[in-house]
Amino acid sequence: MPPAIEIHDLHKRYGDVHVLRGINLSVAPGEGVVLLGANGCGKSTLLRCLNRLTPHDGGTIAILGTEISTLKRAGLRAVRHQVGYVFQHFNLVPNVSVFQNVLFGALGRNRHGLLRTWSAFASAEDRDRAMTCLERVGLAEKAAARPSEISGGQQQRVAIARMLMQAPSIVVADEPIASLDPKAGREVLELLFRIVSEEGLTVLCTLHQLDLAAEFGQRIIGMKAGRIVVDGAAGDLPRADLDDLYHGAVRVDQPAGTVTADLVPA
Ligand SMILES: Nc1ncnc2c1ncn2[C@@H]1O[C@H](COP(=O)(O)OP(=O)(O)OP(=O)(O)O)[C@@H](O)[C@H]1O
Repeated sequence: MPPAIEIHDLHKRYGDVHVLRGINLSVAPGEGVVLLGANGCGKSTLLRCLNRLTPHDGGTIAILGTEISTLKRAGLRAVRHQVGYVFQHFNLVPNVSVFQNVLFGALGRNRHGLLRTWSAFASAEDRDRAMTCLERVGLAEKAAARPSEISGGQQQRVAIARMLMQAPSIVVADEPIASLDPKAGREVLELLFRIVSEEGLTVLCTLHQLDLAAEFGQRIIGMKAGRIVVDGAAGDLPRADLDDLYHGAVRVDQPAGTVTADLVPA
């Protein structure tokens, strides 16, 4: 079986800012990886390159053995179907129900696109699946609610149900608990990592809490100024190596020689 994610010498620039500076990374199917790094070190850019939401400038990215740089529309759609995203701000559609938001997860799978993901036109199978996904995240009773009528933690659980509906092989979670209080954040992480483990999915999740990274990640990858500088089993990495990710020249848009205020998260 090919690696879930295989990256060689990846580079990305925004104008003069060299954001990704030669990333090499291989993630095995089923691996649970937490990505750490200070604000502005390039984490989100790396995650967005994985399905060409952001096109890269150099190097290669293979998703489940498929090199994505040269894919045409149908091939790219197939890869995007394999990679489910969970975002910091949930990205739910505000004016429709929670149930409808979960149904939208089937968008990439339906030949008839958007129309067949509207509740009134969806197949009985998709409607049943959407309800099962909501049950998996403990929110079946909120199916008819609008996103604004439920808490932030519940909204993120809906986003996880939508991701489940998509049925991806790889889950990319970009600071999924950054908008939540500590209790809701922990509950969301427990749910996300439990579901990922039950489904045998690969996960790449950015966090800012070192303790949670060590608790939930099997493997921790640390980035600093556009490069991977830490990579190891969660239990084996010295705390000092993780703390160091937040000290000194961490940002990619920082002129050489300047030093940011040290920022060590909890
Ligand atoms: N679309 C864009 N256009 C121009 N510059 C961008 C764009 N996206 C990101 N950048 C810049 O790239 C650099 C890295 O940003 P990125 O969001 O990847 O970092 P990050 O580690 O995810 O930070 P954070 O934790 O704050 O989200 C920053 O200087 C940012 O301003």
